[in-house]
Amino acid sequence: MDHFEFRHGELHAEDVPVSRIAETHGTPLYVYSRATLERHYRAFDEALAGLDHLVCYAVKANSNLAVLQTLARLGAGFDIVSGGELQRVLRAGGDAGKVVFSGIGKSEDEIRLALDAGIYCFNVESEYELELLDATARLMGKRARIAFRVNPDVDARTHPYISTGLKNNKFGVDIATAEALYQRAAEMAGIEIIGIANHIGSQLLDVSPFLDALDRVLALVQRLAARGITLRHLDVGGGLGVRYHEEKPIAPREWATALRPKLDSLGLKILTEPGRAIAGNAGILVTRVLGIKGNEAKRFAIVDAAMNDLLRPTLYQAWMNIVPVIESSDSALQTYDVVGPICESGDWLGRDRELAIATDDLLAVRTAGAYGFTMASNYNSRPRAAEVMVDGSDVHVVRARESFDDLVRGERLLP
Ligand SMILES: Cc1ncc(COP(=O)(O)O)c(C=O)c1O
Ligand SMILES: N[C@@H](CCCC[NH3+])C(=O)O
Repeated sequence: MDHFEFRHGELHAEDVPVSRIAETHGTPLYVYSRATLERHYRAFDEALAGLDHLVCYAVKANSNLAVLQTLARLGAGFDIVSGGELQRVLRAGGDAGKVVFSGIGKSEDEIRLALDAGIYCFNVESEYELELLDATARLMGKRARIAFRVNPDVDARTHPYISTGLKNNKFGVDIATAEALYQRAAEMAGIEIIGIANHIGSQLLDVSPFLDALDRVLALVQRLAARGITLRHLDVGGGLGVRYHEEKPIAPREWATALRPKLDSLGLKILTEPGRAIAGNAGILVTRVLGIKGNEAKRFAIVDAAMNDLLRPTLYQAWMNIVPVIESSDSALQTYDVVGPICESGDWLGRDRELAIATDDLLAVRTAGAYGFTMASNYNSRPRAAEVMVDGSDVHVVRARESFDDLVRGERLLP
């Protein structure tokens, strides 16, 4: 469910016609809906009601300050993977005491920043990280609260680039060696063990991998208890999919109903780290058709958004829905490859799409709120798009479009 709907043949973001937003703020443009973000956060929060729990939004999905601020105001926690993401959470008014820090390559600087801020928990992903964390915390006269992110070796049945819980993925500590690591951690002066975490992948469409992973993690929790290592929380990760095309995503309530029989009587606080399921449908990318050209084999709609604005289609061969912002009957329905201006044949947003469009028309790529702007780059020296947040009938610019000057800022010519 989202708040981008067609009314009178025109796509609206909440109460505002998207064409009006594009006329005012230009394209390419990311448009977010505050109401959708709030609805999706609440769906997770309510699905876990009655359990001591914390929904830690995965910042990597969409790290715009206004997005984080919206969620922080609802009491969200945050799952971060870098010092930069921590900075964003703090800047947006997020509570460091509700932050978990995942990631396989945390630097000493990032660890210091997080210890200084007093984050809730480090999700430790290797033995060397444990040692670095212990040493850094002791030097700072602190104790780092940790959970190990274990890799349960479960097939999440998703795109290989976004599967994270298999033995051949780089993430987490091998579940078979985790017990010994917990034992080591228990003996470290700079470490306080508080939890256990797992996250098996993204865009999951089936609950069974979640359940398989949970069973393996719970067996480990019991083995740890038998060694006298008791935990305060269990972090079940994120990964719930969204509907881009014909997928049938699992609703947070359905997911929670499946997991809760295993969680309800554990006596542990339950953390979850959803990203895409909160932000995905809360955003669209609006782009304008610059021109149309073709040959006997292909017809191309060249648009002003490109793979630097939205990488998912070319990186994962992801199908993302592309719709005209105004449904027009003037143009004939034709098959197009929707491509951007970048000098790469892989620069496409959609291939073989049936669209009734003409030059200057506006198109919207739907479900672009997650892993859209956060994966944008300046490739081909293209300024990154602006981002706006719609709130009812208000439109707030929450990140200005980059200028050509912005592109060379910080660079220096040789003397
Ligand atoms: C550790 C961790 N937590 C949470 C997420 C969020 O995943 P998603 O956006 O699929 O919910 C990811 C990304 O897959 C992740 O790596
Ligand atoms: N960027 C990916 C998801 C990455 C998940 C991060 N662990 C996507 O767009 O689908």
